[in-house]
Parts: sequence; C-alpha cells; structure tokens
Amino acid sequence: MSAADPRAAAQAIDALRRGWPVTITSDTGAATVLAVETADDARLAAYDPAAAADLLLSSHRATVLKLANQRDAATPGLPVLVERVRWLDLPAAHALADPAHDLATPLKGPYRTKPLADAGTAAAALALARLAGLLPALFLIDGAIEGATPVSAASVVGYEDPAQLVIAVRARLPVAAAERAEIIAFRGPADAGEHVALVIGTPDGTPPLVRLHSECLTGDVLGSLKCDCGPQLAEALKEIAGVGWGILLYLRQEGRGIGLVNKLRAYALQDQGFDTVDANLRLGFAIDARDFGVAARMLTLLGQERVRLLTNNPAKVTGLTAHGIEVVERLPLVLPANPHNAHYLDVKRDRTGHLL
Ligand SMILES: Nc1nc2c(ncn2[C@@H]2O[C@H](COP(=O)(O)OP(=O)(O)OP(=O)(O)O)[C@@H](O)[C@H]2O)c(=O)[nH]1
Ligand SMILES: [Zn+2]
Repeated sequence: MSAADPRAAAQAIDALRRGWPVTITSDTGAATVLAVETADDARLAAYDPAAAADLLLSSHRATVLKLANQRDAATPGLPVLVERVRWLDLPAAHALADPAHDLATPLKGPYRTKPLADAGTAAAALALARLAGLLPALFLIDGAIEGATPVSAASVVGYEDPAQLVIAVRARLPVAAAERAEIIAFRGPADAGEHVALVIGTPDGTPPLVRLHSECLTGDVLGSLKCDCGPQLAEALKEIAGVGWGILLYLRQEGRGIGLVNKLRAYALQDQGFDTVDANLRLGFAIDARDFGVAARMLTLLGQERVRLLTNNPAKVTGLTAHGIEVVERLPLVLPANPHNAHYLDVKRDRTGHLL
C-alpha cells in the first residue's frame, strides 16, 4: 500500500463536508463517493449525470433496514451497496441514510444490493464520513472521476494513527479541584481538536490515578442530565486531587467518537424511544467508535505506562492494555442516578458491559 498522506485525508474530509466528490484508491481498486448528507440536486447531477451511482451503507444501517441479509453471509461486518434504480432519487437516499424519519415514513423499496467491487475503498469511505461528522452513507461510482479530490485508503487508515501525536505545549493551570496542576496539549495531523492532559500534583514514583474522559459538550459544559459525564468529570478531578497525584485525559471523542451532530441525532432517536445503543446502530455507527490507543499514546508521552484507572468500563482497561499500558488497578467511578439518566445507566450496565 502507498504511504499515508495526511494532507490528502484532510482534503478528502473537507470535500465530503462541502458536498464534493472524493476518489478513493487502493491497491485493488478505486471508487468515487459523494456523501448523501451534503449532496444536493446540482452536486449529485454534476457527479453522476447518468444517475447510475449506487448507495453505500454501513453494515449497521443495512441491518436496521433489513438489507444486510442480501450480503455475502460469510462477511458480516462489510458495508452494503444498494443498487441504484431510477426512483432512488435524493429524497429516497436521504431516507436510507438518515433514521430520523424511519418510524414515520416506511421505506418504499424493494431495494436490491450488489456485491462490493472493493472492500478497502468502501471501508475508507465510511471512515471518512465518520471523520467528517457526517452520516455514514455515500453515493458510490466504481473507478476514479477526474476533478474529484483524490485520497488513498491507506491515508484514511493512517490519519488517526496515535503514533503521530506529539506534545504541543505544557503550562501551569491551577483549577478549582487542584491548585497544583499542569495542562499538556497534544497535536496530531487529525484535526478533531486537541487532546489534553491535566496532570495533578507531583509524581511520587507510584502509578498515577488516571481518568480517561471522552468529550461530552452537553454534559461537560451545559450540565446535561441525560448522561453522567459532568458529575464523573468533577468527581474524577476531586478524587485525583484527593490522592495527590494523577492525570485526567480529556479526549476529543465527542459522542463516543461519532461527533456532536451525530450524537445529537442519537438523542433525537432516544426521544423516539430508542436506547443509546440502538440509536447509534440505527444511525449506522458502532456502539462505541472510540480508539483508546490515543489515550495510551498520551500516557506514554507523559512517561506513565503503569496506571490506576478510574472507570466502570472494561473496554477502557482492555483498550489501554492492548496499546502497552499496564492497568495495575481499576477503581469504580459511580455517581447517583437522576430521573433523566437512570435508564441510560441501566443500558450501560445491561448492554455495554459497564460494571455498575
Ligand atoms: N453516541 C452517544 N454518545 C453518548 C451518549 N451519551 C453519552 N455519550 C458520550 O459517551 C462518552 C462517555 O462515555 P460513557 O460510555 O458514558 O462512559 P465511559 O466513559 O465509556 O465509561 P466510564 O469510564 O465508566 O465512565 C462521551 O463522549 C459522551 O459524549 C449517547 O447517548 N450516544
Ligand atoms: Zn455525556
């Protein structure tokens, strides 16, 4: 495979957000895609004058739409390509892409799927959509198209490689929970916002008490009662300050890695009665799209490869361990429920393996 080119990946993400086509190449094929969410009639006609583009859906969205059973049963995780027929116009594509109106408007159909010409470019297309914060659904034409933004599948895969993170700056930052604290910002080529570490107290030779906190604008800033993020953040800072030495990693993984807009789409589905797990799946995303390799890299750069971890989520322990961090102890971080988040916490316990 060709070397990863972060500039090409950044330009491809930007193009998708603006409703411009992107040609993705791999050693085994090429495909040109246009995100359904940002397409309009003019853009779609310019990209696909013959109205022949098929529609690429993620495996999870295809399962919700009952289209996954037409796919090769031997490869369950693969995206699904829906064959374009004359009446599959932009509104019909939106209805396939966006679950917002699934309940109110039954799908027309019948839809037929067709084999994917190249799995690598299809997977890269869906990864680009997630990185762009868009719904994971794209028009797809086999082969390259002149004028489309070019990117290799390897560049997409390499874009989020945590090995590229470096420390950008360190500064003293007294905070309400701890006057002796230092903030350290990290940078990599992926521009999803800078990850940050708050190192509290002074290293004393013992493994630090560590909290991995994934960004939650609604909970961290607005005091949302739908989740437990805000109180967990405050409690983690208090506990680290209490023991005198530890690190809070503030990871820019909003909505478990699907971005703010997609998380708010999940909230709108929760208003319709779906739980946090089913809402993510209906949108076409994994239940949890985070990669804790980023957190492991940050701890390594801070010289702390043995930690005591504050979490109820065993996936954080296995995620760090897989990337070379030794979790010598797991400590629970359980806070009282409120009427708005009690069901969310039950679902974390019952469906996502949290130890609550
Ligand atoms: N997609 C999605 N993300 C959510 C939802 N509620 C909270 N989040 C995000 O979930 C992340 C917090 O992760 P949680 O799964 O609540 O907890 P955890 O961090 O995995 O586990 P603990 O360490 O035990 O707290 C933040 O990025 C939130 O923005 C939701 O309903 N849907
Ligand atoms: Zn939250």
